[in-house]
Amino acid sequence: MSLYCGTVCRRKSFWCYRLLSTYVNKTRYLFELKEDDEACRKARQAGVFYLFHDLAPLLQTSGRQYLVPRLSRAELERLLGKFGQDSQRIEDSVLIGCSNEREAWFALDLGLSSASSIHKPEVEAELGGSFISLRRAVSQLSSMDSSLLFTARALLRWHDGHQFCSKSGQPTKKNVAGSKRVCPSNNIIYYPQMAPVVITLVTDGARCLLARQSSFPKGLYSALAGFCDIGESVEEAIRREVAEEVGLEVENLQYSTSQHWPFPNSSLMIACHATVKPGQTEIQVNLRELEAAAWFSLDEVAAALMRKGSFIEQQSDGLPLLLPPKLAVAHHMIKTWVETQTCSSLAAI
Ligand SMILES: NC(=O)c1ccc[n+]([C@@H]2O[C@H](COP(=O)([O-])OP(=O)(O)OC[C@H]3O[C@@H](n4cnc5c(N)ncnc54)[C@H](O)[C@@H]3O)[C@@H](O)[C@H]2O)c1
Ligand SMILES: [Mg+2]
Repeated sequence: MSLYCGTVCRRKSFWCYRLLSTYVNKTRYLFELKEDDEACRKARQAGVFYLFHDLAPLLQTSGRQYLVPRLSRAELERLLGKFGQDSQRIEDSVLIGCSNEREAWFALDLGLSSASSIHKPEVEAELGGSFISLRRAVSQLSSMDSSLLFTARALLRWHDGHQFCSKSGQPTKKNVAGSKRVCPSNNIIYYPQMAPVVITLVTDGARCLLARQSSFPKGLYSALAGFCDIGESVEEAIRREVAEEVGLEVENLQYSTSQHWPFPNSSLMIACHATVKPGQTEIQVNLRELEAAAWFSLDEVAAALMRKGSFIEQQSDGLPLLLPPKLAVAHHMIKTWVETQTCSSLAAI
């Protein structure tokens, strides 16, 4: 049973953790660490650290998968000392989560601050791993690790780009957890930002519409995506993006799921399915946004979903269509569409 005992237990800590479910307990603990600098500093003493260098996480290879090493506070201090860095550097770390047992997890970038950047190859040799671009590594990470590293990358990047107040020009100061920055001269608080992006899988009943940008790897097609404009609802953004990119009008919008996507900046991907208006299937590609767009049959998409291995391996097997990696929300939407189509065609037999 999960109970919240409110103000009665708000003495030493914010909440009486004993009575809460594991999930609520964890959530409340993270909330406390974000709000209370002293509690977060204490948690950081006993916490563990994920290391980055210029936003690339430290990873270790294990077969076809990547493992994500973590350092204890003592190990991190030893490492910093070995490379002539003060343990003060740990102040730059940001809180990215915690375990069920309330072990706090932090991320620290050793490469972003050019004044005190640590030489990458030496750290890699010392720790027996490599700093690998998260985008490149994403298909070889577990979903738990990738979600944690997505958060870490987004937060570290946001802090790096918000060192100064945009009104006063003065340096801003991060709170201990890194959940905000404050300008000491005017008390403006800056919170980490994400841009809402709509991503839509359009169908005409039998086929789905996929598109590619010239920057995509050869053969890769994805669902239509676009940033929401100021003042738009999700529905309006979907209709506009589809019209802008492929010249079609959509209806029957259905929310599917959402995902935080850290490349290149933090986006909140809001995934929806939609159908074209009856009789309207002729695509007119906006070449300023896309290189190509096309309708794909269930068989073509199902065959592409079955393909295994990295992009490079898939490109060499000669089939024309490549789909986004499993961790991308576009992959999830395409898979859901294939499953729904397959079920409805089986039901029709
Ligand atoms: N996770 C996934 O499955 C998945 C799939 C497709 C796209 N995406 C992501 O969705 C995002 C948007 O897709 P898109 O590139 O097709 O968008 P888009 O169609 O809106 O085109 C991008 C252009 O929009 C403009 N723009 C407007 N607001 C912007 C903002 N806040 N930030 C950056 N540019 C802005 C810029 O001119 C930019 O060149 C990309 O960052 C991409 O990485 C994720
Ligand atoms: Mg787009």
